[in-house]
Amino acid sequence: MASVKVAVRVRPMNRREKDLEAKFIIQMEKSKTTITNLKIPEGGTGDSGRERTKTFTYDFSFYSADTKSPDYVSQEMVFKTLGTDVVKSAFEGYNACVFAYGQTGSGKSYTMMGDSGDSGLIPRICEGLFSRINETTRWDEASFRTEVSYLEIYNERVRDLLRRKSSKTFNLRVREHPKEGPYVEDLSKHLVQNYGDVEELMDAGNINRTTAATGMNDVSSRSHAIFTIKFTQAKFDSEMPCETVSKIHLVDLAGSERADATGATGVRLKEGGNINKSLVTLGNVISALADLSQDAANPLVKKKPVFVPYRDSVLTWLLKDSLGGNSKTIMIASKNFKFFFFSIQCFV
Ligand SMILES: Nc1ncnc2c1ncn2[C@@H]1O[C@H](COP(=O)(O)OP(=O)(O)OP(=O)(O)O)[C@@H](O)[C@H]1O
Repeated sequence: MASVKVAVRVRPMNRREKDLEAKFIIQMEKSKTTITNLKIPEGGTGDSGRERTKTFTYDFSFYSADTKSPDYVSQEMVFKTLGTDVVKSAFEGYNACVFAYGQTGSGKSYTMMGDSGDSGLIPRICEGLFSRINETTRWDEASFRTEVSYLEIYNERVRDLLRRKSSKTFNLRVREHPKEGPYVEDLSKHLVQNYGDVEELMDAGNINRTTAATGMNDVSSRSHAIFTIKFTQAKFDSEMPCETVSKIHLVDLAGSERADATGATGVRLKEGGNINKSLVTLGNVISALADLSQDAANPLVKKKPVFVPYRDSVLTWLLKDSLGGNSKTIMIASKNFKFFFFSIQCFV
């Protein structure tokens, strides 16, 4: 698995979009996604020479807008394309991180968690992990310890979604261990033995997540949620005992909405400000990391110092180890229908 992969997914039209008579403006072919700006006439150009269509190439373009289409990409296909690699990487000792990024209502939570009838990447990755653990332990090749934690970052504050009633759950502190990197002080960690244990925790955490109705989604997640699996393998390598620890962060980011599009005011507007601030920091961190990797690829070019602003948001600080270093990262950008042109956000 390459160290960073980017996928984009388009969901079916919802009632609101149908009522607004929204037009379908996205075409997908293999890894290419084309967006049409309907404001620009066919054969013409828009302001400052903008073209009517723009094509972007990603590692994967998932067409999930119409279940009847032969190109339809199901939850299972998304897992087979992206999730199986995450499981494989964890067994190979890599950290892995999957982000879902997109505007509110574009399908991030559906891709990550899914719904009751059709589970998303997080449950499928956990199931895949346990089915491989069961296979390996059957042959006595290794022993495993799996721990789960689940938190949300709401208005730049960390909250434990798997709280025990007696413990402190709000406003937990992020600290940095000299060897193990950033961590959340007092975050509860739960030892799990099988997929059923994980499912129980996931359901409990999802109930605790901060959601609200916005102008664009009736059940909008107002926080970034990070579901983390810490996976330790103990085995014998050339008759010597060894232990590998990998972390999988599965991140459902809060919606990257524009205030004018959602009509947000008051509390929702403040939330939106904090959400967008941390998403901008995420973009800045990724672009600084891209500059660093370009510098590394061109050793003869004079390097300017690159500062990676991990500490500018709680999200990037906590995921520091998963954004750079020994980690495989997947970014899934979700798209919703629009009847005007908008730019695709791409993190490579
Ligand atoms: N691929 C899909 N197929 C079918 N329905 C989908 C798909 N993606 C999203 N939906 C539906 O669209 C609605 C909005 O999706 P979802 O809640 O996942 O958006 P979101 O991006 O997480 O929004 P927010 O940032 O506001 O939490 C939900 O009702 C969901 O079931």
